[in-house]
Amino acid sequence: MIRLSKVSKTYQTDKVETLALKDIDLHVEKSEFVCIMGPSGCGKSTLLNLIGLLDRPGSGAIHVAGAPVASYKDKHVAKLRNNTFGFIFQSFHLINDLRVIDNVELPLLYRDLSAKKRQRLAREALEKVGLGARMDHYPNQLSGGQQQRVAIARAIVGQPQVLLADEPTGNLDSKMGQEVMDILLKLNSEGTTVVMVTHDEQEAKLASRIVRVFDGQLVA
Ligand SMILES: Nc1ncnc2c1ncn2[C@@H]1O[C@H](COP(=O)(O)OP(=O)(O)OP(=O)(O)O)[C@@H](O)[C@H]1O
Repeated sequence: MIRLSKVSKTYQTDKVETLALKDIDLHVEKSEFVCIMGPSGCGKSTLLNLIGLLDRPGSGAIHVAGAPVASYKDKHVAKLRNNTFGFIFQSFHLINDLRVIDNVELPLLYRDLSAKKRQRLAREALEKVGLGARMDHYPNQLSGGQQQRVAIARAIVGQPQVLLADEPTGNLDSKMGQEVMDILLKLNSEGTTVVMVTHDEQEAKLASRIVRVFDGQLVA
């Protein structure tokens, strides 16, 4: 599904050059649930951003469903990203001035769909995460766990093949965190590939595979 070959990434700022990832070889198969773990600053978010085509590597190759991304123009990469991936972040990144259903609908605005179809898909995504009754609420009227479930609904509304989650339970207490994990596991059992960054060993044990990063490199 996703293949990284000898991928490296360096960040350049005025004074410092940071080698964030070095020679990463990683293959994520369809329908896997992969957890990425490692100490703070080791390169986990950088790795997730490269997998999700939010950033380009300095060197090496990335293939998504066989497509050689390096040779694609930015516009083509954006289309591939929007059609393939759904993103979930630690801080939910919801828009507080929009109703829950309108937040979930947002990724569909880039697709050629009628307003009616967009609303139907958003409703279905919210029902899938158990929030069918909260569609007309605003994000700040919901608990943190519910807000993260809205963010999951937004991530799945376009029916992506792959969900990328960067510490999705990091801001939640253990009960709400478990609810979010249960939803991710259910989506995975239905065929969605999941790649998740976590610091939590208990959560990682639920994954089909743990990938450990140390100092920008994968360790066995
Ligand atoms: N935009 C950037 N500009 C410069 N350096 C960066 C940038 N993003 C990340 N880095 C550096 O790259 C390295 C890897 O960062 P990254 O965020 O991928 O680590 P992480 O493992 O996700 O950390 P954490 O667990 O603390 O979130 C770090 O040394 C970080 O300071």
